[in-house]
Amino acid sequence: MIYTVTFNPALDYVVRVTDFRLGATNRCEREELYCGGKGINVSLVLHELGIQNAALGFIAGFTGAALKQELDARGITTDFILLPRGFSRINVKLKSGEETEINGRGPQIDPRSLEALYRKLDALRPGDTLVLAGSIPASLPADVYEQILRRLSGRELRFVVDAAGSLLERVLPYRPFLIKPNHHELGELAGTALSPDDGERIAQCARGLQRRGARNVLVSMAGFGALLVTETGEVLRQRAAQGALKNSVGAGDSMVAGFLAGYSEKGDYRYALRLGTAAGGATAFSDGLAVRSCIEEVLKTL
Ligand SMILES: Nc1ncnc2c1ncn2[C@@H]1O[C@H](COP(=O)(O)OP(=O)(O)OP(=O)(O)O)[C@@H](O)[C@H]1O
Ligand SMILES: O=P(O)(O)OC[C@@]1(O)O[C@H](CO)[C@@H](O)[C@@H]1O
Repeated sequence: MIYTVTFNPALDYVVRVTDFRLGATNRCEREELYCGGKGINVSLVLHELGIQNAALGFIAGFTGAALKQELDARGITTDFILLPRGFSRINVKLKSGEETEINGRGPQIDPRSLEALYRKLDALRPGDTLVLAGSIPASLPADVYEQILRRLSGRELRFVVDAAGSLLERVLPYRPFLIKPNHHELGELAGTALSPDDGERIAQCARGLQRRGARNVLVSMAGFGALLVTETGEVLRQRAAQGALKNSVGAGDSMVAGFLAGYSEKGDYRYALRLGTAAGGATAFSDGLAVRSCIEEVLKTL
């Protein structure tokens, strides 16, 4: 069973404005509202690909209730903790030529609610996969992902972490099965700027994270594809799918879901990388997260 954890779920409010003007009243051409937050996106795409999973995390207020209601309606299994105060954030995604994002801070997670999550995670069984994805609210310590992995280490769980900076860095000693930095995040960790056309340096930096504990390092590079350094030492490269970019929000999460679905289907890293790339591309070419038929169509082109 796969469990995703989203500490800071969101409603993603996507607005399209032709000529956005700062300081003026802008009217949008289109607006959409999606369930969001990285772990929730992973759950949605896994579900789309027919992989059973449950979405865990924290919700609050009427926005949190709306999130849960929508996820229930879409058949996603959820087991959220309802926070006593505040509201789940609304993240604004402004599309006007370029994409601009304003991500909310999110509600405070009190110690008792955090402990409630830990108790749910204690019930995971050997062979289960735990996906920790996205940022954490400012009220939490930066070592919270590390605390979770430390608590659960030795339990034969498969850890997947999609986060940036020290949140990611601190989990490396706990041997995560998969981490998925994009090339900018990888560069930040390695203390150097990385360009997608410098495959050799990207592979070197990914190997550096393996030396620090990660088992498989999947480096995504948006329209430039992806590179996977496997635990067996192989370096696999995959070009991106070709298509018109509509939306990059959730492409990385779709890639994580596609990779996990592909790996659970065939136990083969090359196929997992292809399905991950197809899912990431399919979301980039869709208005929201990709649907299964689109992922399958894109997969045929890779
Ligand atoms: N413009 C694009 N064209 C084709 N494929 C894309 C495009 N953008 C993203 N993808 C696919 O999705 C994968 C993940 O994208 P990206 O590297 O942007 O992840 P990310 O930075 O984690 O994104 P996000 O945080 O927005 O979810 C890429 O490796 C690629 O396969
Ligand atoms: O603020 P975080 O947790 O880093 O990112 C949150 C977020 O931008 O990530 C998802 C796309 O990956 C969106 O659904 C969501 O709004």
